[in-house]
Amino acid sequence: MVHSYFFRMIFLSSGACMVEFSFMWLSLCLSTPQQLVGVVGLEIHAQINSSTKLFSGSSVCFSAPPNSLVSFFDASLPGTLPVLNRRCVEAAVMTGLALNCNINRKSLFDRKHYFYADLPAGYQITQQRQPVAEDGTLTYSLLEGKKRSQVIRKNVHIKQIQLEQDSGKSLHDDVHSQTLIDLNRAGVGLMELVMEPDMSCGEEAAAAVRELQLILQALGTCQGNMSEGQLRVDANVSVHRPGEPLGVRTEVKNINSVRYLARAIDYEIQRQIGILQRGGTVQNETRHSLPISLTSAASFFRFMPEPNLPPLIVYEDNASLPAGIDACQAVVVQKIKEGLPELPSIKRDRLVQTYGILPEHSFTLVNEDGLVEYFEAVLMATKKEPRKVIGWVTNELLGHLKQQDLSVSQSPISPPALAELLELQETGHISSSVAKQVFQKMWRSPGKTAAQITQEHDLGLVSDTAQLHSICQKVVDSHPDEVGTPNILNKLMGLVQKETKGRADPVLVRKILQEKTS
Ligand SMILES: Nc1ncnc2c1ncn2[C@@H]1O[C@H](COP(=O)(O)OP(=O)(O)OP(=O)(O)O)[C@@H](O)[C@H]1O
Ligand SMILES: [Mg+2]
Ligand SMILES: [Mg+2]
Repeated sequence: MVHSYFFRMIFLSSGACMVEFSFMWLSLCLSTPQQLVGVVGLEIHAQINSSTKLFSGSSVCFSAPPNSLVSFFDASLPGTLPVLNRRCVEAAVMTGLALNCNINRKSLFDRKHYFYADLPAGYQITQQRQPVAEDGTLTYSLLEGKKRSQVIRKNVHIKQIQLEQDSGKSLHDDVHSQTLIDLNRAGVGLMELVMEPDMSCGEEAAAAVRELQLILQALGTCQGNMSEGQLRVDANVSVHRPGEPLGVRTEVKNINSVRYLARAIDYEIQRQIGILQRGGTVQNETRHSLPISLTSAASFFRFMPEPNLPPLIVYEDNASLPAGIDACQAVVVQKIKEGLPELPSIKRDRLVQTYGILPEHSFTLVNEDGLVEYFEAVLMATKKEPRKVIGWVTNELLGHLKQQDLSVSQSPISPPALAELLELQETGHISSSVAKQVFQKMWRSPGKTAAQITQEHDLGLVSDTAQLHSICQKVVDSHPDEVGTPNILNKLMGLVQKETKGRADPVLVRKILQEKTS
């Protein structure tokens, strides 16, 4: 008997890996010629962003009640036939184009057999012989150096992108010795991206997956939420000495956080190095938390052509459509190419070139959904230089957002409101330290403008010469011994600012203090 069960998994967050990995795993990415080094190849299952499944009209929704989104075809009732979802094909073609793949004008569907309760047909429809896209490249970057300002670009080859169905979900209830099945996910469209073993450590794999995640999100072909299983990674890991043939690989399946991916790979590399150094041999095995261990030998799966689906044909352009085929019903590569959005790497380069910001800032901007748009909206409303605005966006704003676990769209300070604050500083109405105080107060009282807060709390710049003269005199008089010592000016300036709570006009104060101490 099949029981229904809904199981919401809790996984580690997948955020901002670019910032976190560089140093921790750097040592594993480097080697001398005789050392054993890691070799990593990833298979990535990306859930296609479509409202319906790959071969049926059932809806796709992560949090629906168990077994509420299951058509007769999804449950493999006899006599039901697959109907290919054009949206899913378009998504795979678009992803292939963004990753510089060759798009096969004709691709084929196959059955891959395995027996498991969450796969009621006993086989999965996939593309083993001729996938929709092949032979592409993913370019990703590592940030290195003390200030993480050195951008190292790397490539990983994409062997193929294939369309396939997802399985259902099984949950093993040990207490009652039963398996609970939810078929809501059964038949959801996936793109499996198979990468060549071009990476060498967890940090590289994590950076590649993060870049892919950003690309898929920019394309809109996959939402890329790893904690909801929309992006699942199988990591194939081996070790060898450079120049020698690749070693035996093990596979860590179904990894659903970028952070865990890096850790799992580096742990596995170290484990294999340990085995070889002790004189042992690495076994070809699957190391994962799933209850079964599938062998990856192709013969095990008894692949066969899917008899219920004709070859999948895509067309180069409208001119190549055969007579009688409606352009709206066909997948036309040229049309998809024209609709490709700006990809993250292009966006970063544009930000660096247009605004003169540092590469590491362009990574921070692009990593955070909506932050580029926020930054550009602030720039539209202020005359302040982009290089001065960037720190406010990546430090003040992002810092506050992260602290409260908010997204950019939830920021209590809108781009025009921040621009107004920066204008007050730029035009000399408030000092830079006061600007930070005003920012905090704006954060806490949304709706209040920077000017209102400055006025209410009397934070305007003090530039009254007589008033500043008397404050400076007081400060100089209270430090008679130090006048004439090196760096005294900076110290006295600090004391004047303390006296005025950061409101004194720094240019005037410096001038007055110079006169008084010379
Ligand atoms: N020696 C190796 N070390 C590390 N990775 C490897 C090595 N050889 C192959 N790989 C990687 O293993 C993966 C093989 O994936 P592929 O989909 O072709 O087959 P599979 O793992 O046998 O099948 P399945 O899709 O059922 O998991 C690729 O990502 C490839 O880069
Ligand atoms: Mg595979
Ligand atoms: Mg595999």
